[in-house]
Amino acid sequence: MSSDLLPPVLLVGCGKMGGALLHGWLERGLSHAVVVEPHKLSTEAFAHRVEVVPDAGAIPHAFVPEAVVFATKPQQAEAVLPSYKPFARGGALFLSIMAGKTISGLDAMLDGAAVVRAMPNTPAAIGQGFTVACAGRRVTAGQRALADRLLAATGEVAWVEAESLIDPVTAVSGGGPAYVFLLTELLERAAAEQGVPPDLARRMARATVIGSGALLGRSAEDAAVLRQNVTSPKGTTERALAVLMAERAWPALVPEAIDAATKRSRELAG
Ligand SMILES: NC(=O)C1=CN([C@@H]2O[C@H](COP(=O)(O)OP(=O)(O)OC[C@H]3O[C@@H](n4cnc5c(N)ncnc54)[C@H](O)[C@@H]3O)[C@@H](O)[C@H]2O)C=CC1
Ligand SMILES: O=C(O)[C@@H]1CCC=N1
Repeated sequence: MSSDLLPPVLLVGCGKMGGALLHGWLERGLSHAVVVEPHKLSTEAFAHRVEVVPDAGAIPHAFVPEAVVFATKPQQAEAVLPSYKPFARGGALFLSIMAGKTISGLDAMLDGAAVVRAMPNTPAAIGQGFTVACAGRRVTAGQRALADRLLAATGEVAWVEAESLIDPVTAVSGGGPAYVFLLTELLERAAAEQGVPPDLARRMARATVIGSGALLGRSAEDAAVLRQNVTSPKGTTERALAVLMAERAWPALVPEAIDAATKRSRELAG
């Protein structure tokens, strides 16, 4: 077995985000994974590359994961987590990606285990994710390095000391892909409303978002400069931006949306 492979992982919940992480790990090279997932996996390819079991009781006794990753809904945490307490005895790290669920709350459900709370996003599936993580006080340097390795296998990772930052992180980078996809949908719809044939509207909207993201990724310029580069004085973009950047439009709506999501993350703690 190559030492480059990621260590054995037990993934609890393989829906959209758990599936995205698993996809990223498999692409990167994973030694062994067991997935606890009561429903049929949406991506058939996984089923041939990992061991899927319907509940904690069906995990093979010989399987010793180095990390147990919780990717079920936050509302299910209390019902699901306690079954995994025994893995703490083997020194496993518990890594939660559940929105809102605090380290102290997770600690209580797991009887004081080593917990890392992280907030990834779905581009993790193609190695282009962004995760912000926070380590609980029982996490050893080795366990933190393991969490970093797993998360870095799916994209960029940042660590914060203040756990409270994970709530706005959830709102911005956790949910962020949804806002970009919404913009894509709206551009496509607006183009079609202007008479652009639906196929072309779809291609145009997608290519514009993909190309802009790639340009942003390769450029050292601020986003504001890249925006200004498109905006000719007295031109067409200027007219559109006058609508979008009006006081009550995006400059008010984006912070309001992020505030609503941040508050929801805090509510989910309870
Ligand atoms: N979807 C996203 O972009 C992101 C989601 N998250 C977090 O990831 C978690 C999962 O979210 P999604 O993947 O969107 O939801 P999802 O509903 O797609 O996935 C949850 C999965 O858990 C499974 N499940 C239900 N009961 C279970 C049990 N007892 N044991 C094991 N698995 C069980 C479900 O069958 C489902 O496949 C949430 O806590 C969410 O806050 C975090 C970052 C981004
Ligand atoms: O919407 C949610 O609650 C999760 C957390 C961030 C993205 N999806």
